[in-house]
Amino acid sequence: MKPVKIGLCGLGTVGGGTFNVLRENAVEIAARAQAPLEISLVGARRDNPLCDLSTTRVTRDIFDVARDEDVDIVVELIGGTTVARELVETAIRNGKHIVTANKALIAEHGNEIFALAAEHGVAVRYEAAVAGGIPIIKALREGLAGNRIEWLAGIINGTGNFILSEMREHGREFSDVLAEAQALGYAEADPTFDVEGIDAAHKLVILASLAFGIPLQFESVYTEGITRLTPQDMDYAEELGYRVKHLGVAKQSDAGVELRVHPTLIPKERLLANVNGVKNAVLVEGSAVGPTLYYGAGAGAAPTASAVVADLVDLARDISAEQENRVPSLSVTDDALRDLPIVPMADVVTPWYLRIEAEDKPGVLSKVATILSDLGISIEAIIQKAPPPGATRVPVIVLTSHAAQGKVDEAVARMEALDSISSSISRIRVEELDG
Ligand SMILES: NC(=O)c1ccc[n+]([C@@H]2O[C@H](COP(=O)([O-])OP(=O)(O)OC[C@H]3O[C@@H](n4cnc5c(N)ncnc54)[C@H](O)[C@@H]3O)[C@@H](O)[C@H]2O)c1
Ligand SMILES: N[C@@H](CCO)C(=O)O
Ligand code: NA
Repeated sequence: MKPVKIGLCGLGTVGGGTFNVLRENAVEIAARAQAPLEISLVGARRDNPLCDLSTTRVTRDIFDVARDEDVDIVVELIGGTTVARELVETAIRNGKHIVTANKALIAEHGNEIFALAAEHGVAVRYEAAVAGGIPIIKALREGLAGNRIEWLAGIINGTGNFILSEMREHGREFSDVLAEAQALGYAEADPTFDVEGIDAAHKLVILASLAFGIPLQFESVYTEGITRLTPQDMDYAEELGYRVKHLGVAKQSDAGVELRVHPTLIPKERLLANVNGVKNAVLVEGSAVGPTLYYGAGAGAAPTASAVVADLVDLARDISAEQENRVPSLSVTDDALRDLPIVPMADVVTPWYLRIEAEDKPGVLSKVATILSDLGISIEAIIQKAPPPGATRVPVIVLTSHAAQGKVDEAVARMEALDSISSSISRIRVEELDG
């Protein structure tokens, strides 16, 4: 059997993991790919002590890989959107197929990259870009192809979920857990991408495109990270029967598509509420199948390599097929993509958790209730805590029924304008996730 020749660019966490998984599982991989997958050339700034490169050709210039005559598939694992984009486009122009783990690149430049690949008759695969080792791209693109996807909701950033889990379970400091996630190779080169929700937004936009057949539109995602969550809010949520998780949510309705990434209260008994550490999970509601859940490691060397190698096996099988006989990059061909409106956040309806710091005197609760009821927002639950020692204000926690964000914004502005209420009401959306 003629080997399929791979050019590996980047030998960091994921590149090193991919190199080793290809070596360690070579027999199984060759049987499945119906050809040996041979690492023909590695492009890396420096060697990785975890990889034995003694029998491998290595170049310090990754563009050598994109142009190498011997290479069939270029694997881009350097990250970022500038050099990585140039590398991928150069490789495509040289007739190479592409495998990448780079969600920023696909989310921000995927439309152009897929078009260029189609023009040159090559394929681009990116399973590792979303939810690490979980085969969620393949599930949406192929396994669920018979469904209209109604909505999906996922914990899609391993670093953020690791931080929230450690804070809740062990009372650890945010910065301390983030440093550990970086040391373990989970975090992005710029970890603000993880904690400010940007990485999750990159992933959500990819999932939404596959689910709804719409072009990639990263700029349309509402993005909120986990940096403003407080241990108090996590504790009060628990008391009310919820857990705080950072979710990416995409929903399709008559009004259009909701694309949003933010912290969320989830009922404690839901499976997603119990996904901890670096694990990711994506819940997908299909019209025919109902809810399905995909769970596994969302980051790390070997789990991410598992997804990169799966793409390589798929491509090895597909390599001799004509472009039109391959699975399209975004599940449907370009001309079948739909132009659906994005629902403005002011119109997005969810229940809300509000933490209001109020003066401990009569009449304040009734003012809160009046403001909410004037705007047609009902109260599902309300708890008033004892004031912390020495504090002049008491936390009042309100759970509302379903309310549009625009109404809640107005209610919060009216409450914050009162002298008896402090000017920073904490608010978190609630997702019941009853699929
Ligand atoms: N770490 C994870 O768990 C994980 C999971 C899924 C996806 N990803 C994605 O995989 C990609 C790689 O992430 P990583 O965690 O392996 O990063 P990393 O920093 O560990 O590795 C990147 C490597 O690329 C090399 N590199 C960068 N620019 C280069 C250049 N111009 N020439 C040669 N080498 C260059 C760096 O020296 C480094 O060794 C990113 O797109 C990331 O978003 C990472
Ligand atoms: N930094 C990412 C890597 C996986 O995409 C995460 O923590 O989820
Ligand atoms: Na994946």
